[in-house]
Amino acid sequence: MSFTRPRTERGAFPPGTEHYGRSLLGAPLIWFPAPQADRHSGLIIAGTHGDENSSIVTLSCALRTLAPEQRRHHVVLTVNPDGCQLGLRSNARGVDLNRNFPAANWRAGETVYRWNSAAQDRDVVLLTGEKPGSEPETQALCQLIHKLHPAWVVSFHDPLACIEDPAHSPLGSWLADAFSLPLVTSVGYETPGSFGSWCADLSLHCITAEFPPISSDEASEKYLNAMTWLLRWEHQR
Ligand SMILES: C[C@H](N)C(=O)N[C@H](CCC(=O)O)C(=O)O
Ligand SMILES: N[C@H](CCC[C@H](N)C(=O)O)C(=O)O
Ligand SMILES: [Zn+2]
Repeated sequence: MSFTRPRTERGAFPPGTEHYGRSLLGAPLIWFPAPQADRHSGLIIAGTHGDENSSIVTLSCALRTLAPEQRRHHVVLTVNPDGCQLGLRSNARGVDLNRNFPAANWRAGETVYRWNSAAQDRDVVLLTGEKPGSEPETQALCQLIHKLHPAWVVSFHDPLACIEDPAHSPLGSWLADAFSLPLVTSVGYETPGSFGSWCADLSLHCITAEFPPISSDEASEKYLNAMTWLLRWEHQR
């Protein structure tokens, strides 16, 4: 039995993509249903911040590497396609989607991020949205999750180089080991209105996997195996 497709066939996605909404600028919001879905299936997401490319590319490479029938978990490659197209952390309206989720701790007004890894201060200003869950990309992802009821979610970001799993679960430990990244309980600063905050309100297990600052080219080599195995990760039952 072969788990992977030959490299010559990895240029295009296997069939089976679906849409779960539209972005502000009208781009389709695409998800990849798991062919082997059951009640243990999780959801793997990336590209909440449109300028965090290395995990999007590596997850895309893994989707095209694993034989589709082997995949146990659902995938959203790019939560924020407009941000990807524009090279922005935010969506097209300047809203940081990871401060826009309808969590109890959502905060009105502005939020800040670091220009790049060389910057010490979080001094670049973005918005958190008119109201909790104001953005179409946020609303659509929440609806998809309410429909799928995933057992867990892994949310990829960069460049903080850690696996944040407040629950210190078997999946968190596996990710830390597979990606050779430290397992932590918090990224170390407040993220009101974040995806993880919304998941916590729902008692949905959320792990944030932060790649280090790494090119897509290097990540698609260094992390391809780990990402490919994540797509069929199975809790020892
Ligand atoms: C350096 C990067 N532009 C950035 O802002 N990094 C973090 C957030 C990382 C993330 O959202 O995944 C920051 O320090 O705020
Ligand atoms: N670097 C990410 C950290 C996310 C933390 C995670 N716990 C969440 O709630 O999504 C950010 O600044 O948005
Ligand atoms: Zn991010």
